[in-house]
Amino acid sequence: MEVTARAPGKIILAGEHAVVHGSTAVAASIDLYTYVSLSFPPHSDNDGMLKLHLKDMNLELCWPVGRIKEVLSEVGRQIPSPPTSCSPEATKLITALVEEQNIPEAQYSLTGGISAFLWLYTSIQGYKPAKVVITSELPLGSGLGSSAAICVSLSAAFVALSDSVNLEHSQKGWLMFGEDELELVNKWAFEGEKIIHGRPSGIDNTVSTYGNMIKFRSGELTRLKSNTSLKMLITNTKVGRNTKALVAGVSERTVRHPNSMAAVFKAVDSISNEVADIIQSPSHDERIVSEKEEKLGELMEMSQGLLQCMGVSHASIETVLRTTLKYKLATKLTGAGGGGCVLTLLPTLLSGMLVDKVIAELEACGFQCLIAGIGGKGLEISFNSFS
Ligand SMILES: Nc1ncnc2c1ncn2[C@@H]1O[C@H](COP(=O)(O)OP(=O)(O)OP(=O)(O)O)[C@@H](O)[C@H]1O
Ligand SMILES: C[C@@](O)(CCO)CC(=O)[O-]
Ligand SMILES: [Mg+2]
Repeated sequence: MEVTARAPGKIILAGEHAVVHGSTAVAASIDLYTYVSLSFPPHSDNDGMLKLHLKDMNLELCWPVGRIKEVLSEVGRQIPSPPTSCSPEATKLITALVEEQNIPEAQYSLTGGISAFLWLYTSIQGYKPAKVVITSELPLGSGLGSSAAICVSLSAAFVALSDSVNLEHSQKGWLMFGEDELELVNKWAFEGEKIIHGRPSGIDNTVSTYGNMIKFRSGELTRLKSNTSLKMLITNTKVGRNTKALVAGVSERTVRHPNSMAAVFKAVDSISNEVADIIQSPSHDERIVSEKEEKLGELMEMSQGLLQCMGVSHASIETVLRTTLKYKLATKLTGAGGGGCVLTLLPTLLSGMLVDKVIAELEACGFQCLIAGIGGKGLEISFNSFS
């Protein structure tokens, strides 16, 4: 028996960073996924190993489960356990297990994801030998929620084959979890995000789990009933960055300027609520659609200005802004910023020829453009009984 879970990436329309400090944010899933397959070896092949294959990176890791048990039993926890944070002590032990694998320096940024894997697997499945294979359509560390998508799909695969849920394994095709399982997976994924991000708000794992468009504030999810079909150009500046460091940088700025930053976060909160209202308002005819797009564009420009205030823009992002402004198009960064991906609103009436021109100009700067489907399904799982 094998299970595959797939979880989508996301874009943030308004509210990144401020959401970590209690403001409202609006996010939508995109149709690019991370896939995690989990299988247990048949008795005859049981070599007592936990294997992790990061296919895109051509990286295969392997631990004797006895070794993992020996190291992690020091933290003395209940297994399987309900969603629990990885304590600093457990983090140290997991880091040691990851370091034993001699990961090449060029792939060292993957250690966050690998640590999250070890914590989630051992907490949900215990010390059973297994094989886990991961592939992703998302660029890593680029603002499209790759860390959340891996945490959601890992948690889902582990939960799907755990004794705590009772699922019919003979069903074919992609299936959706029930509400209770979604909540459980989302909680586990949040614990994984903490290992990768340090201080996540929970918006990325929540939108990856539930899909569609959501409003999110202080851990509270509101599903938006979208009346607006949005088309966004996503430009990947290909400038690498790390969400943990950027989130920590905004917190440090908040400590230095508490009152000014509180005003910035309040402004972001208003913008996010306005964005959510516009998305949910009716779109009767072409004129109203254009008015809504104009307002959303303006709010995106305001968001970008405030993200600049928080210190998370980047020269590459400013280049995208300048380029799209020539075509009177609104642009903002998405996710943690500092490079990574940038969103440009493509109004419905914009001609295909003009879109091609903007893309050609951005790609001439060395960026990579894509148009993803927005607001689709969240987490899904699929069983494969080959043995
Ligand atoms: N497919 C994957 N395989 C292994 N590790 C992964 C994978 N996807 C994400 N990660 C882990 O997540 C890290 C990237 O997460 P990070 O939060 O910095 O960026 P992001 O999630 O892509 O962007 P944002 O948080 O701004 O949306 C990687 O460095 C790696 O540790
Ligand atoms: C930067 C941030 O707000 C969004 C990253 O996609 C971090 C978070 O909310 O966890
Ligand atoms: Mg992330």
